[in-house]
Amino acid sequence: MSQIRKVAVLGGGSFGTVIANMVAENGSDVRLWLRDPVLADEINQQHENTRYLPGYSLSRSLLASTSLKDVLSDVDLVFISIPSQSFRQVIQQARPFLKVDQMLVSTTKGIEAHTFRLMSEILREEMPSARIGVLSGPNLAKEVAAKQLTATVIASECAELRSEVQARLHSSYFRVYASSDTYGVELGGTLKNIYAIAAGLSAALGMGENTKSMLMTRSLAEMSRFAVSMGANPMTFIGLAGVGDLIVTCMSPLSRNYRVGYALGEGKSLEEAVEALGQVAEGVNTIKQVKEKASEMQIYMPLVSGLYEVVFNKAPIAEVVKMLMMSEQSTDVEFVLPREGL
Ligand SMILES: NC(=O)C1=CN([C@@H]2O[C@H](COP(=O)(O)OP(=O)(O)OC[C@H]3O[C@@H](n4cnc5c(N)ncnc54)[C@H](OP(=O)(O)O)[C@@H]3O)[C@@H](O)[C@H]2O)C=CC1
Ligand SMILES: O=C(CO)COP(=O)(O)O
Repeated sequence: MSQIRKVAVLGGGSFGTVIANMVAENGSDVRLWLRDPVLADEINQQHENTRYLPGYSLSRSLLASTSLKDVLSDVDLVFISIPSQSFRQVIQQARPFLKVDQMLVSTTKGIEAHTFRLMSEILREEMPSARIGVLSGPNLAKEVAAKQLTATVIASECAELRSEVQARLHSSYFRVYASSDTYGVELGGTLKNIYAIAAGLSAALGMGENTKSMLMTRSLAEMSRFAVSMGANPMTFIGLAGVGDLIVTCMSPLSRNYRVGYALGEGKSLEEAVEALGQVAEGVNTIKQVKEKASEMQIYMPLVSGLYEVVFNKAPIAEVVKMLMMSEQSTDVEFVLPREGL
């Protein structure tokens, strides 16, 4: 049994709360940091997070606090579940209370605007001697909270960190698989949010099952193509953090990214769709970041380009779909028949 005495989770949204609750139910001492004192009191007294996980009771041993100093004092393992746009700022706030070789695990599936940094890269820049990991996979927070059978991936170059995360989170309903491909696992969780928006859009437009299957499969091809160009291992994309997360997010209305796409398909504006959600949908920002990076690196990403036109330039969906369907015939699996081999 490991020697870890204390775990901290930064971010009291849907996923941070679920992670903290699983650690608490496994018997570890866990503190959850959030910035809303009313919600912190509610978690401590009513054992519920009514803002993000209404109706799910939380472990009585889960302690919430708005004090970073208290939450991080003497901890060994820290999970960070803060949306990408505030991630660096929160790490900078937390840094004075962290050990130099702290174990830090990001659960955030996004890209920092303007820098194209993934969260593990931000952690490396801000905490160069820390031991860093990424948790990602098909993990809809509400299903985990409901104890639906679930699996995830912990990716890190540090074997001790991988084992500690497995020990803290593994239970009869939650399996934690290990990987050393931090970048690939993180990229998979991040990129699939783009395609979940496209899937929600196509569902709202009443497209058929063939269409959904084509969309998901071509999304995987596009994700892998991008990942390979960025230096990631394409094999990671056949695992839980790649195709696994793509499937769940493209199929479930519990996904916030899917819901944004669905609202757009119903004719709502992007602003209306995001406001109605009231939670983070990382894919909206990710479309922009990936579109720019793909143009810069000349990576062929027709779905990202088409979705960008629909979401940000209000291009008529029917015209974008026609353009995608009528574009040059392509190859199925590029690693079998390269694009040039057409
Ligand atoms: N929900 C899910 O099913 C899953 C989510 N993820 C990923 O986890 C990350 C977090 O998502 P999730 O928990 O769902 O998001 P939510 O939108 O549910 O919650 C976001 C949380 O971050 C807090 N927050 C935002 N900015 C700051 C800040 N500057 N300082 C302090 N706290 C801040 C919010 O606080 P406040 O309420 O005060 O605004 C809130 O507690 C995302 O990248 C997401 O992709 C990963 C797997 C599954
Ligand atoms: O990443 C998720 C499931 O694995 C959650 O997706 P959303 O952020 O779209 O809700």
